[in-house]
Amino acid sequence: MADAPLLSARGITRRFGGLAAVNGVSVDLWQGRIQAVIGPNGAGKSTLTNLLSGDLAPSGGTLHLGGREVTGWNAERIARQGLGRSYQKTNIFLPFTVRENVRLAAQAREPQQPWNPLRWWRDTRDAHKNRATRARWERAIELSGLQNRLDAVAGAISHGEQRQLEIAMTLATEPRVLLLDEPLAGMGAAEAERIVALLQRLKAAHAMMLVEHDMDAVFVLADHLTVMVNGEVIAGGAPAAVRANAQVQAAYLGEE
Ligand SMILES: Nc1ncnc2c1ncn2[C@@H]1O[C@H](COP(=O)(O)OP(=O)(O)OP(=O)(O)O)[C@@H](O)[C@H]1O
Repeated sequence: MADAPLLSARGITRRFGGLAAVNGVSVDLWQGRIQAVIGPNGAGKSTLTNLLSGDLAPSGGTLHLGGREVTGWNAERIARQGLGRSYQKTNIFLPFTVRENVRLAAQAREPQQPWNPLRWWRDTRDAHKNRATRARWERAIELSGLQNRLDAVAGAISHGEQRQLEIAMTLATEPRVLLLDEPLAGMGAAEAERIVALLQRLKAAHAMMLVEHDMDAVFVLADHLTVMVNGEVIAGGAPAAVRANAQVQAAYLGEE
């Protein structure tokens, strides 16, 4: 394991008018570890994810990514700094094939270059860039286990495969930090098992934060568990210790 977290949030806060949706939360994400965040509806889990990805600007606190302060950066800049996220609401283009979706995600990472009059140079650069992009999307498809579904239309594959595709699209930008918002939502047991195996495969090379309601998966996957209620962290630590915490049982797990 690395000797410093890849992502570190300190006292991160987001207010919506009078409501502190996330209030002074600190999170460290380490390569080779999965950090799960659980909590009842409205606890602030999605808002926290949006703060870490730059989709929302914090009202307070600091954010570091890869050793660099990125507080207040927008989502695109943070993504270029090595963060990838999946969304609860899917980003997939349903009429396109699996391959096209992942290729587009890989291309989206390319910085848009201004027109260059030195055409030979641009062609050389483009050929080089295209090879790099291709290597990225091919690797993302392989990692996510979708090699046999390359030419399938995204709208026609199963719900579980669509979630795999969404993870492949996230991986196509080669992030070191992965934020996954309910990757198991709406899945049957067999599909959930496939995604759990995928996340276990991705763990060594990434720092991961997983927001998930499926407690079986959380306890299989998580190295560290954070429990949020009303925008605040009420408990954090090894999953077994957190499960035994009376406050957590009363606030959340007891409701299951
Ligand atoms: N854009 C917004 N404007 C105003 N209030 C918001 C906004 N986004 C979230 N909230 C409020 O912030 C609180 C936390 O919401 P959030 O969606 O982060 O919770 P959550 O833990 O992700 O819930 P769920 O499990 O249902 O997704 C809620 O009270 C919600 O109504």
